Amino acid sequence: MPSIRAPPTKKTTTLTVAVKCRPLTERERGRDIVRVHNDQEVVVLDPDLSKDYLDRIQNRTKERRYTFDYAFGPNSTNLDVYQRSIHSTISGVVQGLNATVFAYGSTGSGKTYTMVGTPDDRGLMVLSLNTIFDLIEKDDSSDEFEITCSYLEVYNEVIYDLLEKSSGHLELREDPELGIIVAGLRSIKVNSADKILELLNLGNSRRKTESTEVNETSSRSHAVLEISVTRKHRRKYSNQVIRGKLALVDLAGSERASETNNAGQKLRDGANINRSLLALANCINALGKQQKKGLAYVPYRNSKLTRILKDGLSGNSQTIMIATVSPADSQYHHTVNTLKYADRAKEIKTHIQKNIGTVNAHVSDYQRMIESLQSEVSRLRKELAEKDSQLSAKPTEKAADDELSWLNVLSQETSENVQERINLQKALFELEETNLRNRTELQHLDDAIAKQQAIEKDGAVVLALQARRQVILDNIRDNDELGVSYQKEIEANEEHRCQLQNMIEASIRNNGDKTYLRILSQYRLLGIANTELQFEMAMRDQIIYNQREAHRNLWSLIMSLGLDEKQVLELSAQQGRSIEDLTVKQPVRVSDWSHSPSLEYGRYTPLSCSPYDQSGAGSPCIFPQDQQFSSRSFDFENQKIHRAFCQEEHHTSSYYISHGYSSSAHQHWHSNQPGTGFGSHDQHSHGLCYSFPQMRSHNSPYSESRRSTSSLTGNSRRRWQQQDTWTHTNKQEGQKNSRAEMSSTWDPHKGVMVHHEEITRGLFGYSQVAQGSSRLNCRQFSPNALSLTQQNISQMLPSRLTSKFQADHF
Ligand SMILES: Nc1ncnc2c1ncn2[C@@H]1O[C@H](COP(=O)(O)OP(=O)(O)OP(=O)(O)O)[C@@H](O)[C@H]1O
Repeated sequence: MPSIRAPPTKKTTTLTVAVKCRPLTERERGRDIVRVHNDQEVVVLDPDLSKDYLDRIQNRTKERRYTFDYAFGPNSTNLDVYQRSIHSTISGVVQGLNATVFAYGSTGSGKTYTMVGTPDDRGLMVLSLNTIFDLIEKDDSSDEFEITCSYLEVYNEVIYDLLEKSSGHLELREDPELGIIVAGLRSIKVNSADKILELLNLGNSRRKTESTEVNETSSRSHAVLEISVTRKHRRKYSNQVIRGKLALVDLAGSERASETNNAGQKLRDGANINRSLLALANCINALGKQQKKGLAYVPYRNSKLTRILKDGLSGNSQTIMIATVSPADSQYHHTVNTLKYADRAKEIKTHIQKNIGTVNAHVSDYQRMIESLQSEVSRLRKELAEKDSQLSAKPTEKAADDELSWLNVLSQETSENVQERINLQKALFELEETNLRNRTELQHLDDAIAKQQAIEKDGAVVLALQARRQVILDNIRDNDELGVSYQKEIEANEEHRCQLQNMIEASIRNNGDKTYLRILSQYRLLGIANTELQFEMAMRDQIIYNQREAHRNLWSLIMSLGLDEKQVLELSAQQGRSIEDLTVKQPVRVSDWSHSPSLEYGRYTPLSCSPYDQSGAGSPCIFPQDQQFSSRSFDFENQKIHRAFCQEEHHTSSYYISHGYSSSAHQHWHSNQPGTGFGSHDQHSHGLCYSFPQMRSHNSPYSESRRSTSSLTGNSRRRWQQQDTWTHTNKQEGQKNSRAEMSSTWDPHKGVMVHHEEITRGLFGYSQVAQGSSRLNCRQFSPNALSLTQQNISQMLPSRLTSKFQADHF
């Protein structure tokens, strides 16, 4: 967007602060302690009712009093807030002024309610938009208006475009003319309030929300809706252009971990939210001080949020802060804290000036932008060249002292390289998971279309199903394309890794104190390998979790057919199969699996039938009576547990990541060799091989290939197939009623799981032999296994239930 130079006249103004206290919610059964007087004064009563008169006159009470520009009690609507405190500012946007409105308050205090609202009490975003369009409609000049809108969220310090279906990470750029801009953010031209509302709803549906202890739909991200209004004068001899900008911000809520009971990802989200809100609070503090004591450093750069809000906090903007509070006594500390910052924010000064330019300026602005972008490109090129020369500089030319710092640089780069690869693999993994779901839905849709066409060819239902099918197909295609680009990035990342490794080797070869350097580098690289391993473990846990979910669903299906546990047991007895009852005998937590003796070799061995179920209500295990059983049993927590083959076992034990990293790591750790960890592939067998797979000597033929099956042709495809056969001939094939054999191998070159599946006889007696490998992630087995088992369930059911089951689930 071209910038428009503003005229020199500036008007200094202070931040407008309005406080809004929401009503008590049903969850809060406490006392209401917030009072609003004279539309400006807010009193927070002492939550402790035991304080007496003496306490009060001796000022030992915790009661607090504040005065703001506006204050609204629990009976005020969003419209009241809008009309009194915001409406006039919004009119300025159509006249070329900038405005920022942001809601600030603790979690559950009513920020989203105020900004977005409900159909009955529309929020400030909606009301502001309506005003903008009303004013434009009523404008009787011949001026031409153009309105554009963008909507972003900052989640865990990453910016996403809420108007993009699957937005990537966006970056902030500092433009000398335009200030902070979000590179790549979509700005959509709109010509009606309805269109913006549609976009707003779409964006809101994509926003990250979670249910927390305090708020059922807590926003986990900060959302910024920006409306830009450009007005071109059409008068003769006038080529003036003015542009106003309105930013509407719904911040995520600050919270105390102890109050929300959050754990895992939610806790991490909370920590990030708190960090960025703290950064905002620090900026408010510094800006408040600046007005009182002269210049103070304002730490805008501490978070993406404060960088985005920079203009609204100190630049060219009329800014309104809506501080939202809860009236509940349990929220006393949050309320006082919010009001404290709101009180400081009153001191913040901004300046406002019209953004006026000419159409000529418009063109010259573009010119300036191009120039500034060109200079940025040349700066980046220069940096790149410097980096390249650093990387290609020969370590031999460096002094011995430099060698260490050179190694530091290299290990830092290696660590970044690994982090990048992990991120790429994560993204690829998620993408493939989405496509897996898409493909399953496609399969169901095809079945449904075929059935429906038999009843009514080209009827409305068939058309609707076909339309949905097209959407799914498009999604699959888009995701596949994206997947290919991720693959390419992974390959580039691998290449970079090889370069780094070669440089490390060269550096060590050319240095006198080789042993020391070797140990040092080895130590660092093992740290990196550890990070990788943690990622793989997380992935493996996810896979296992999904398999269990499928299993659990299966049991829900059986139960939903009206069969109780006893009936299931009887049916399985009729089929000549053993079945375990629903009561879990030995629940084992996922974390407990780390005690498994097999784990150090990279295998997961579940020790009971329902390891995931901590509640004690796990799934039963069924197996054919004529099935071969392993005689192995494990001593787990001093209890001998028989290793029964159950469906869960097929899904858990089979999905280990037998990538060989761990076994080689194991050997590495136990090896007495000083470690030629940086040697080349054919010289060295283990060492740091799981950080540097290209150094590894593999037993598995899969490691020989770096190409995906889809890219193989002719001989190479045959070779790949032979490799598959290799796996199978190494297993005992064709055993009637033997258990399912599935394994997945981590292909480090491709960053994908390679699967080997050999199911001869599994739960409910299903049979299938599937050979080959796949570069899809292992979750693709989940729907497969489910549908196979569905068939076999229906075979087991009495005829009266079979048709119902088939109608419901096929
Ligand atoms: N003025 C109001 N009138 C009625 N209910 C309200 C009002 N303000 C908020 N609420 C209710 O309070 C609850 C929390 O509100 P909301 O989700 O807006 O909080 P929040 O500050 O955005 O929370 P978070 O920061 O966790 O996203 C919701 O159930 C909402 O409907």
